[in-house]
Amino acid sequence: MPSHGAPQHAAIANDGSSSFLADKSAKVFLAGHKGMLGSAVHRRLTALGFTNVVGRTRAELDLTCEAAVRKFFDAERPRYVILAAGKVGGLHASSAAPVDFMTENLRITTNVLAAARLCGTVRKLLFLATSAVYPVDAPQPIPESALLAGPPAPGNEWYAIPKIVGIKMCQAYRAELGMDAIVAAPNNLYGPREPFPSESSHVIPALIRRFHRAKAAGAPEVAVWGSGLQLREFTHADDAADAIVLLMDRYSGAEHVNVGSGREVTVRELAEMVREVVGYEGRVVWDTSWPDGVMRRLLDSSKMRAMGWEPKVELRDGLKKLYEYLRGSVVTSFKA
Ligand SMILES: NC(=O)C1=CN([C@@H]2O[C@H](COP(=O)(O)OP(=O)(O)OC[C@H]3O[C@@H](n4cnc5c(N)ncnc54)[C@H](OP(=O)(O)O)[C@@H]3O)[C@@H](O)[C@H]2O)C=CC1
Ligand SMILES: C[C@H]1O[C@H](OP(=O)(O)OP(=O)(O)OC[C@H]2O[C@@H](n3cnc4c(=O)[nH]c(N)nc43)[C@H](O)[C@@H]2O)[C@@H](O)[C@@H](O)C1=O
Repeated sequence: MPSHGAPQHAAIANDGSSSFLADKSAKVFLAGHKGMLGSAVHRRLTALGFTNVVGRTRAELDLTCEAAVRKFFDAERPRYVILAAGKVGGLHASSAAPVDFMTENLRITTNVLAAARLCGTVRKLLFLATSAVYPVDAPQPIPESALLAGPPAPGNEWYAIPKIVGIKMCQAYRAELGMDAIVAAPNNLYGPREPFPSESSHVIPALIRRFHRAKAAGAPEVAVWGSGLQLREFTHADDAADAIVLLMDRYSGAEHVNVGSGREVTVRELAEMVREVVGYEGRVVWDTSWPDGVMRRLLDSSKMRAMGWEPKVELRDGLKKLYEYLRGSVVTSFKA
């Protein structure tokens, strides 16, 4: 509820009359619908019978452009918004381009929230944060309450701080304007995505690509970054998409919600799995000139699980499906 003062232009369409899943003909703006997570959400919404999901590629609508975003919202007047667009990349990507990571992600968040407020039709909005928002020394598994208990990992702040701002912006819109703005904070995700993997991808697509190329070239060894001892919790994008739909339907709180499978592996175990899935028979060598990043980042996802969410995709099965998908692609760079 608004805490004080009448906002000049706000008209938050939150009459509480129907749940998300009972409103399948309503217009849903799915920002980032061609991305890895956005396309998984798109598949899920389509399978559930949503008939009016609207998406725009970056070429069609650059969300960093305030005027274009306003115009789009005023024309489309969506009832629901899922904000899965953003500048995203693996460990090295954000430290290599800190200005773009900060500027683009901050602009996308402020533009979409402002336009959603001003168009007056949005009943609910979900923003995607990330586990990278947590302090580098957070307790494990990391509860939602660890947010802002300390600084994020060095090198990760360019990506993490705009995400922290996003969480706080959603809380501000809720507190002052009554907007039902909610936030999901997933851990490392993987799944099919176009365009295809590059050296700046997250670890899973990067390793599939590297092992596949080494196999095709008959290379005797493959280098993997870091010590291999670092732990990560991987969640398939399809499972994360289920969590997002559940949150859209059942959650209306100010606090963000962790989304993690609960299954941790070391990067060494991951690399071995990828090697087996790809069928590469050479050696794995550890290139410690590359950073490990945080050594551990396991989420406490009990809040999400209490809503009935249960991740279904086992890592090895998810890796096999992803490799099949990538091999079936027509992109020559992947086919090596
Ligand atoms: N991948 C992960 O491990 C995790 C992701 N997240 C969050 O989930 C969300 C989705 O991530 P993911 O699916 O992996 O990312 P992807 O990079 O796969 O997808 C992001 C999408 O956003 C679009 N986009 C980027 N910039 C703009 C822009 N200026 N205007 C319009 N569209 C834009 C991209 O379009 P285009 O390709 O045309 O640029 C792309 O479709 C992000 O907010 C990310 O921070 C959170 C935790 C973990
Ligand atoms: C949830 C959060 O996840 C991201 O953080 P990250 O966990 O560091 O992501 P990553 O996939 O790049 O690395 C995972 C681990 O894997 C190791 N590693 C080995 N070899 C390669 C390799 O070849 N490439 C990459 N990228 N990593 C490698 C690497 O050293 C690291 O220890 C954020 O960027 C952000 O996107 C986000 O939201």
